[in-house]
Amino acid sequence: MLRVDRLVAGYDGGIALHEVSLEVATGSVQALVGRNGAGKSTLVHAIAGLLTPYAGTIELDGAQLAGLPPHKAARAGIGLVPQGRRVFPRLTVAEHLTLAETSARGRRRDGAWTVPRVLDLLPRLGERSRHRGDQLSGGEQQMLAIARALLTQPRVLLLDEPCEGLAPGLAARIRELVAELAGTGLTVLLVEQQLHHALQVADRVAVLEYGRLVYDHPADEVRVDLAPVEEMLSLGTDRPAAGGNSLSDGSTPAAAAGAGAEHPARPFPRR
Ligand SMILES: Nc1ncnc2c1ncn2[C@@H]1O[C@H](COP(=O)(O)OP(=O)(O)OP(=O)(O)O)[C@@H](O)[C@H]1O
Repeated sequence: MLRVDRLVAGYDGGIALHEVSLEVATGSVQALVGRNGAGKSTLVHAIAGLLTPYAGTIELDGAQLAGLPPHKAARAGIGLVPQGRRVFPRLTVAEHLTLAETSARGRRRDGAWTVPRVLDLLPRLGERSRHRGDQLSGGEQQMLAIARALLTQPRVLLLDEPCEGLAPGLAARIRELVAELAGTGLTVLLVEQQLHHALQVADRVAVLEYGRLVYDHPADEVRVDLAPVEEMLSLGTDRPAAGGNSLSDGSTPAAAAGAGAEHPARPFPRR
């Protein structure tokens, strides 16, 4: 269980997350949606140790993570697939995988991810093993970013908009992959812009609005009635939170995320 409790975080003294609390059950997929600037990446970064929170706790199976540096958060079981993939342009696929495997040496447990197991899951990476990061398509880069995170032997995978900029077919494959990974017992926090995409894979859906967690319900409830969440995500329905020292002041026009799903999406079957 990943448990975030009353987390306050931000930048240069400004607050981007206001007492956010969230519990993600082991082996489940928690979708996190919200408009641009709502604080989704900030929450992911705080969990991954890239940002030291001002207050609050982050707990994984009883171990405290808040304030740990990234390598210690990784050692504790947090795997990050960052927004934008962040693959190294000059390193080959094989070099990325070796580097990730080496960095996690000593962290092996039963059933640990190995390069052959990762390539079995993502055979395209095997075909492209001698290609450099900058020679890969967006979808291949995303698969590499996921493979790299798996090789750090995570118990929790944080995926920050993994389908951003991908063609629909590839994006669907990535969501299928997320469902497969959760089926192996991995806990997933999935940041998604599109509600109907999140619903293809999520067990629960949480909404961040101006740095506050304003909604957290089973995905099945959302599938039955999308309107409440769509309303939270749509333009012009909300306003800056009163008081506080929010960076998320809503001054920038934000794209509506998630609105417009014609049919409630169906979840992928779990293996
Ligand atoms: N490095 C930073 N320095 C200062 N402010 C930042 C920084 N990163 C994010 N912010 C601010 O913190 C708030 C939350 O941003 P964050 O990136 O977490 O939102 P998000 O929900 O992930 O948005 P998006 O969907 O656009 O990625 C915003 O007001 C943003 O401008």
